[in-house]
Formats: sequence, C-alpha cells, structure tokens
Amino acid sequence: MPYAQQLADKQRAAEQTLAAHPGLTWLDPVASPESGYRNKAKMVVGGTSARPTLGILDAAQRGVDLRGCGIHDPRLTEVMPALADFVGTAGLAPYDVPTRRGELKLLLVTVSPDGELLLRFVLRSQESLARIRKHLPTLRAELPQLRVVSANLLPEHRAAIEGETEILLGDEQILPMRLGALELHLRPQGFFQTNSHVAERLYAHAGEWIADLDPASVWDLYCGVGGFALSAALAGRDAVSADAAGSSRDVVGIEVSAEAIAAARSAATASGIDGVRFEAADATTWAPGSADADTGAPADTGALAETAPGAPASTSLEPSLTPPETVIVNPPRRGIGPLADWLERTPEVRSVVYSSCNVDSLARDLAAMPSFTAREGRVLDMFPQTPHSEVLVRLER
Ligand SMILES: C[S@@+](CC[C@H](N)C(=O)[O-])C[C@H]1O[C@@H](n2cnc3c(N)ncnc32)[C@H](O)[C@@H]1O
Repeated sequence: MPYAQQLADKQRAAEQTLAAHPGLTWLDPVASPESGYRNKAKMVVGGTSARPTLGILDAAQRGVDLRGCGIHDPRLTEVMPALADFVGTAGLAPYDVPTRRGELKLLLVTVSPDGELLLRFVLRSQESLARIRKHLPTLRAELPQLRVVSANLLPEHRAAIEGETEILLGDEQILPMRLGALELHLRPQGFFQTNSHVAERLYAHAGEWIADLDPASVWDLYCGVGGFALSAALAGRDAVSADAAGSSRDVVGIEVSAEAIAAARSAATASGIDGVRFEAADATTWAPGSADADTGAPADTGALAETAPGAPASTSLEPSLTPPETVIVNPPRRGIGPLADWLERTPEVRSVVYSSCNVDSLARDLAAMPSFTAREGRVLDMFPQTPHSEVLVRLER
C-alpha cells in the first residue's frame, strides 16, 4: 500500500474512533521513514549452529530467516551476518521448539541513533555462557559499535521474548539514545519506543504542550526510561538555561520496571536535569494511593508502605504527593484502566497528555473521563507497514 495512503488511513481511523469528541482539533500526522525505521530487531534463532536462521518460526515451529527485513534500521541488517557467524563460532545450538532442545532462543539487537548497539542473547540456560564470553572479543573487534552485550535467561518452554535474569557481558550497561535535545538511556531490560525518528517527534510535541500548559507539577505515569518526564522537565526552558541544572517544574516519573527506572535516573543525572524524580511502582495503585494520602485517607500502595504510621505521607516523595496539575500517560495497549476513574475524580489534575498505541483503549479511557475535553490530537506513525500508530491527545478539565 502506498505510504501516503497508509498515513491517511491511520488518520481516518483515529478520527473515526474518537468521533465522540467533536472539540478535538487534529494536527497534521507525523510521517516516518517508511522502511528501515525500526531500532530493535527481535530475531528468533532457528536452524542449526552452522546454518542458523534469524527471524521468526513458521507454523511448524521451524526457523524462517528474516534478516533482510525491510523495517529494520539498515545498521541492524548489516550486522546480521556477523551475528549469524558468531552462533556457529561459539557453537550455540539454536533452541528447537518441537524437541525442546538447544540453547539459543533469540538475538535481541537495538541500534542507537548514533549507530551503537545493544546485543542480548536470550538463552535457555547458562550452558553456553562460557563460550559466548570466550568468543566475544572477536565479535567486538569485528563490530566496534557493540556497546552493551548481555545474556538473558529464559529457562521455561514458553512463547516469550525474554526472561527475568540478565547477565551483563562487559562493563557497559547503558546505550545512550540521543533524540534531539534529549539523551535517554537504555539498559538491557527497559522498554524503548521502536522508532527513534518518531519518538523524537513524540517527546518534542508533548514537551511543546507542557510548555504551553506550564504546570508547576507533572506526573509521567508509565514513564519507561523517562522520555516524557525529561521532556516535561525541560519544556519551556531556553537552550541557555537548559544547560543549567534546576527546573521550577516538579516532575515525577512512575514505571513498574526497576531497570527502566534505573535508566531514567541515569539519564537525568547525565543531563544535569534535576527537579525530576523516578520511582518504580505500579502506576494504577501508586497514583490513587498518593492522592488519598493527601486527603488523609489510608494509602494502600507499595510506594507508601514504608511510611511509618502517623508520619507525613510525603516522606518518600516530597513534595509531589499531592496530585499534580498535569498528568502524562503512555500505557501499554490495554490502556490506563482504573487510572481513568482516578483522573476523573481528582480535580487538582487540570490537564492530561495521553500518548496511546491503541486508539480503541484510548477511546474507552476517554469515555470514562467526561470531565475532560479533548482539545488537540495528533497521529504519529510509529509503525509504518502495519495498521498501528501512536495517537497523542491533549485533554483539559
Ligand atoms: C508504551 S510503554 C511507554 C514507556 C515510556 N513512556 C516511553 O515513552 O518509552 C508502557 C510502559 O508502561 C510500563 N507499565 C506497564 N504496566 C504498568 C503499571 N501498572 N504501572 C507502571 N508502569 C507500567 C511498561 O513497563 C512500559 O515501560
């Protein structure tokens, strides 16, 4: 399908799905490079050690090679031969799903906008770790852009991309992801938007809305490695003052993945952005718990569980335990669930910036927040050649 038609279809789909919001002004959609846009390759390894396939499994669970996939950044495609050779050199047996034998399940590779790589071996066990370590210097010599390398353990026989245990294979654990004025940090297990070009536009646009709203306080819920929170902290600062530490805006980022929070904190420190704090918590209980704490009702959240009885509830996160003026949400496809109801009944929150990768759950969540008016919306084509897109909406109470 011609790219212009893809974009027009996505725009129409978003407008139709959100047709219940007549006050919504749609801005021009943000286009992406139509190929080579994906910064991460998730390659299931099949075949044999000598002749591995890197790609997907077919219906019979046999490997299908997709190393030339056109949506991958070309800098990922060009390293695939070296990675396939490494499978043979290190004697890594691809995991065979039908017989449940073998060790190497996936290769996960991310490329930064600067061309550096994060490489992860998803393994059934530690059996092949010594051989990976032994041959890694040769791979690093061949691919000097390899910055972070790790092994992830997925011992169970299940259709998952990765397991919980991560073993670093080298000193570096951070891949810097430079997106315009923002430098984000990616660690092996954190989520990152898959299209760096469009992610840069997404954070910049959200930052423009925050600069325009100019709230004293912002919560970024589902903050991942902190793209929206850091953009919100910098929003409205000019280039000169952005160099100086300190922001008058109080920003809190909440995310369930501790790895992502560690990356967000490290990016804030590296860029000298203070006034922004990141905490690992479940946003759906953390936000209502914090707000309840402010009104004196008992708080029932992990984030507040360490607060001594009778002690001020703000000890863990001073002074942001009162609801903020603006909330940014960027949830997984299922949407924000109970947070829609919390936003609806929390009058301190005057505006919401909602970034959604699923316009159906976005429409459902907005229907649960009738006190807010959707003012502006924008389709950002994060996923060309697929029916998916990112939709950014600005809501005001
Ligand atoms: C679509 S990603 C967005 C991440 C981030 N805003 C960004 O731009 O990279 C959704 C994030 O929500 C996190 N998440 C999922 N459920 C959560 C919850 N209940 N509370 C907090 N974070 C959650 C995931 O770990 C993931 O990082």
